[in-house]
Amino acid sequence: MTQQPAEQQQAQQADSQPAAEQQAAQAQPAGSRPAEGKAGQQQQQAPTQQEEWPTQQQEQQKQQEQQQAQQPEAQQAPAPPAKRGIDIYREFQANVSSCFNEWAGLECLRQQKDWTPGPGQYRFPHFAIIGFQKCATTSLFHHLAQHPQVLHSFPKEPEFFTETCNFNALRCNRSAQFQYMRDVLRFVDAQSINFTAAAFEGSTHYALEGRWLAPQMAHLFPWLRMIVSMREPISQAISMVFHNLDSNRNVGCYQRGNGQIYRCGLEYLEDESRYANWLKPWLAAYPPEQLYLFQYENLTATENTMGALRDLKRWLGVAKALPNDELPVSNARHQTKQTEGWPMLRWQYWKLVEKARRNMMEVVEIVEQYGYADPEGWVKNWEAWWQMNLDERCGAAPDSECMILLS
Ligand SMILES: Nc1ncnc2c1ncn2[C@@H]1O[C@H](COP(=O)(O)OS(=O)(=O)O)[C@@H](OP(=O)(O)O)[C@H]1O
Repeated sequence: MTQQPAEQQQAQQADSQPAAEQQAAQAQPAGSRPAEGKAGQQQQQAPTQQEEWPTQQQEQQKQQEQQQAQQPEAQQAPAPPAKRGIDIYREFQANVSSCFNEWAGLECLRQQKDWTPGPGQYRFPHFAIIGFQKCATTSLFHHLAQHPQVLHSFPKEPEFFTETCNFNALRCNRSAQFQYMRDVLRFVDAQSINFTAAAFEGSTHYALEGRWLAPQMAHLFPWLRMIVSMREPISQAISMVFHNLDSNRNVGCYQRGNGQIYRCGLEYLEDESRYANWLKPWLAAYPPEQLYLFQYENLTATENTMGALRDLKRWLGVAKALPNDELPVSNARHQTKQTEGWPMLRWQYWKLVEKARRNMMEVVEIVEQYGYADPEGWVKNWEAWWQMNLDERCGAAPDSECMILLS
């Protein structure tokens, strides 16, 4: 047997929660506990085992006592013996394993909603990074993939529900469903460790497809936790265009704008970078505590990364200090290419800022309503970025040149 490093064992003992999945599902209301990240970016938290969660046995015993108290003495039947943690663990393992065949499909996995994971077990899959594109999702994927209590998909972005199933996951053919379980989500690997790792995938197109996809996924995986990263909208829009141009894709807005980024900025800000519109169907299909919304700029600012990552891992129900506190830089362009910035006129940037500000206020309303983060901190981060570009990267006159930097 391989020996775990002492630090890893310690962190797992301290942080991994028995029935981590169960506990996570009962996340406390926002503000109930201070988060570790920057004060301005707090997220809902699930308490650790050592804090206020009763153990499974305590909960069962309490339920039995309550039932007995409600019955007249004569009718009281002897209570069945409470299930031990190890029995729940084995039962969950056996039940989930029964879904691993070509005929069972994802509907079989759906039954997990009625099955209780044992100590340290997670439902399969446990979570997904669903968006948005160009918001450091690859870096986050790689960070989480190294975690000993996490099992990453192959590939990062299978786009199973969108591309493989052709927009109808519920009718997707059985062999494709089986392949998704086996090859993408790595069922056999999860089973070999008795479902004690949180399986996930990271298809960033899912976020944009919530209108049809969210109800289907909520039907199949109602327990699923979803991670959503959002970047300052002008930067996200330009980064998307940059990405498409680099991949030799035909970027219509770029052609229409005669090779100027301004036109694309306008079009994206009305569509893909209007995050709130895309979030609403997810919030309609899933309880808000199953979504984790955060700001890219908070995650990627060096001084906040450790806290932001720990908050997220705590919410996922995995040891927060593992595998480390570092976010790699994956899939990067803006630090190495076009470092001189993107040319446009001041009035044009100002117009983009107005649209981006509207998009921001729509997001902030959601952030505030569901207590995902501190709305003021959110506004401050993006406003500061716009101001920096206006003050330091543009001339003063409305038609003076700017060289816009991405966040
Ligand atoms: N740690 C860290 N710090 C700062 N910025 C970071 C970091 N990790 C990723 N990034 C930036 O995130 C952009 C890539 O995002 P994604 O991986 O989500 O892109 S993709 O949608 O999967 O293609 C990409 O942005 P652009 O450079 O503008 O393209 C990366 O530079």
